[in-house]
Amino acid sequence: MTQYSGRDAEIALEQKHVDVVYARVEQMRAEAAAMRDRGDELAHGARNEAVFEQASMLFERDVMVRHANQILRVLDAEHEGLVFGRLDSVDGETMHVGRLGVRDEHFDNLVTDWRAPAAAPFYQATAEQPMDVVRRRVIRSSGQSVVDIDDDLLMPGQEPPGMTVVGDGALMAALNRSRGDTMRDIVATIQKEQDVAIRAPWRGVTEITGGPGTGKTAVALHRVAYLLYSERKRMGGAGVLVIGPSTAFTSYISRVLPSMGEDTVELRSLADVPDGIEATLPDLARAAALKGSLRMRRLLKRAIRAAPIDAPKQLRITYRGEVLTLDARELAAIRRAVHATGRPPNRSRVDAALAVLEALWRKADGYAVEGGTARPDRDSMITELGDRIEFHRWLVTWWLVRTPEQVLRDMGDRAALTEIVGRTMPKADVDVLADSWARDGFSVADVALLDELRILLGEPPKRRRRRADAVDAVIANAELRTWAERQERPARHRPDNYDEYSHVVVDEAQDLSPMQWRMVGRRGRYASWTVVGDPVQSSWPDPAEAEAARQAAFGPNATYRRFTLRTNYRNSSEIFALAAKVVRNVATPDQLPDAVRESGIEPSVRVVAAESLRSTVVAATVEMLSEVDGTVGVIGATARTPELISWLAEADHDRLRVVDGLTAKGLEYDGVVLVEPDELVTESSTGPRTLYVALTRATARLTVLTTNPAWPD
Ligand SMILES: Nc1ncnc2c1ncn2[C@@H]1O[C@H](COP(=O)(O)OP(=O)(O)OP(=O)(O)O)[C@@H](O)[C@H]1O
Repeated sequence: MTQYSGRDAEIALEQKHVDVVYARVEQMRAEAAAMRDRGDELAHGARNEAVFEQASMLFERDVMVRHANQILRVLDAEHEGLVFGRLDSVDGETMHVGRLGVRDEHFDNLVTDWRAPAAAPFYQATAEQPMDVVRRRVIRSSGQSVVDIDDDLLMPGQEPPGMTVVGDGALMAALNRSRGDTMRDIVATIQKEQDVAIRAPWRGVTEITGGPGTGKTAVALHRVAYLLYSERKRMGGAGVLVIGPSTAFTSYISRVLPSMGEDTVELRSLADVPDGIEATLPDLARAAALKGSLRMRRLLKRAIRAAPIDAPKQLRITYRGEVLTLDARELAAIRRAVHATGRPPNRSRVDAALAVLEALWRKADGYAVEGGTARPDRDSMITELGDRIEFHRWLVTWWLVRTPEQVLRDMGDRAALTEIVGRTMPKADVDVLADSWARDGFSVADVALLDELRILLGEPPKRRRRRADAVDAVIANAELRTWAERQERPARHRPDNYDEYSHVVVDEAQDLSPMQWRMVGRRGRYASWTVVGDPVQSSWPDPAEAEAARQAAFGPNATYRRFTLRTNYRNSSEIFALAAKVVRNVATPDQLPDAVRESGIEPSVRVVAAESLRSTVVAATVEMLSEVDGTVGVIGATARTPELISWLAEADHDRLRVVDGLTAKGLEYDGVVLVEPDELVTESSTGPRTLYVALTRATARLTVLTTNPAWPD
């Protein structure tokens, strides 16, 4: 008969197995170190002697060292235990599931990697389809100590005599735990609908949609770990790139992959996708909308073809006693003709020089014909003038080799921008753009434009590399001595603007502007994709244009597979009910997830007099900090956040974060204090969606402070 008790005895039993696993891992650690030392000897020997046998031993060592390194990384990372699950099947077999596979010295499995096909029933078995699993056990540890277990009986009545079943829901226990500054992995409690998306084949485009808190980010990251496991060769070398909306977000998710032993994945925020650009300034909603739209492509093309602001308006040069002049109109025609070749301007200076010299020769030739004097020889004239230092000086200012930053700066000049734009844009928009580009610094939306300009302008001709740089590069490479090390740490040694990733993940994909899709698409020209998002949370005003740009980024032949996640694991059902109200006009019912966790705590909506807003915000924040153990987010409109930060300076607390609705994307807090929700709505054309984002950040408690007595109706 099943015993629904004996928790302590079962914990002790699991502890025994966990002890065996850790002892084995220690042994492997020592073996790996010895192997690495021996391998070093071999590596040095092999360089001189080129013995094949040694090469094959090196390879073996590589494989072993890589596995050992991965184990060590998992041990070093913060997580809740190497072994987290166990399956008992109907035929009496048992299997432990963990972050990594570990075998004993006889090659028998002590732990099966959660990503291995054999471990799939841990996530996929249900009471309806038990896949021969009688009991599924989640083992919760703290360090190397088992602290709790939780069982599901999937084939009631078929369990062997004496099988003990304990616990009351590992998932609910995981969801009710308080949140810290970084996201945790969910390996122990991945749900079936999530598992299917995680294990989907690597090819093509995998799109995962779902409402807030449905685990899209968690699933995307676990999918990366899965792909690195199942397709390590394909994925590992060329690299995997994960793109999130902000650095707050990338730092929030930064610990999930290392906790599964994967630390080679590049996490970048949208502002950091291109190398070497720093975005420090915000944009007005109108400026961001303009800068993100595909219209910018045309504008930037016109900008790189326009004469640089300080370009000389004429050329005067003396040849054999005759003064030759090219005026502004003639120079503009030459500039147009050179651009018409389609070569990037930074690569066209020689063409430009030749075109100008040709024009000068033609002029001199015309004068000679008119005056009946000897006609100049074309080639010698071009060579002589082209060698003159004064011509060279003139040329480098007339045909400037420009950086993307310089071009965008030049567009901050209203008159210059007006000329570039012509009649393609209303004056009010030109003013908005010119004002924003006249500032000292760039915004996130500018980053995609700078990346576009990088391509349009072309690489400037290369200066010869300093010898010291070349030597450094060789040394850096030599330091990564083994194949395994080179596979594992390519990120640091990739060239700037590397574009050969094998897989690219885009999180919060609903927010990418068309220009950002172009920037991201450039990095994934040879990649397969995982794209996660929720259209209802979109803050991009023109979804149709973004969709077209998104498809273009994936390429014309992309194949798609789509998954929808439907359960909201973050919010209590009480909190989500309020959030669902504010998007009722912009979302269809099937776009809203089910929040299954009832907490019995209703969100608190408080109407406040404007003059007491400050004191109420401070009091509500202090109250929230005392009510929850984890993080507290105070969220307001972008324009209000500086004020909120100053108000809350006195409530300074290491669990407190003050953010605007856009920065809150993808993040979560145990408690949220939302200030003046109407301001989030009026701040941009997609305001209701931003408010929905803000309202869906809280796991446990939500307080809304508003001066509008009718809110939310
Ligand atoms: N199977 C699971 N087991 C335990 N926790 C889970 C599970 N699935 C999701 N969660 C938790 O639910 C929360 C929300 O997950 P996540 O942030 O991935 O959702 P999301 O769909 O990306 O949300 P949003 O659209 O709001 O950014 C996280 O704390 C995550 O760890």
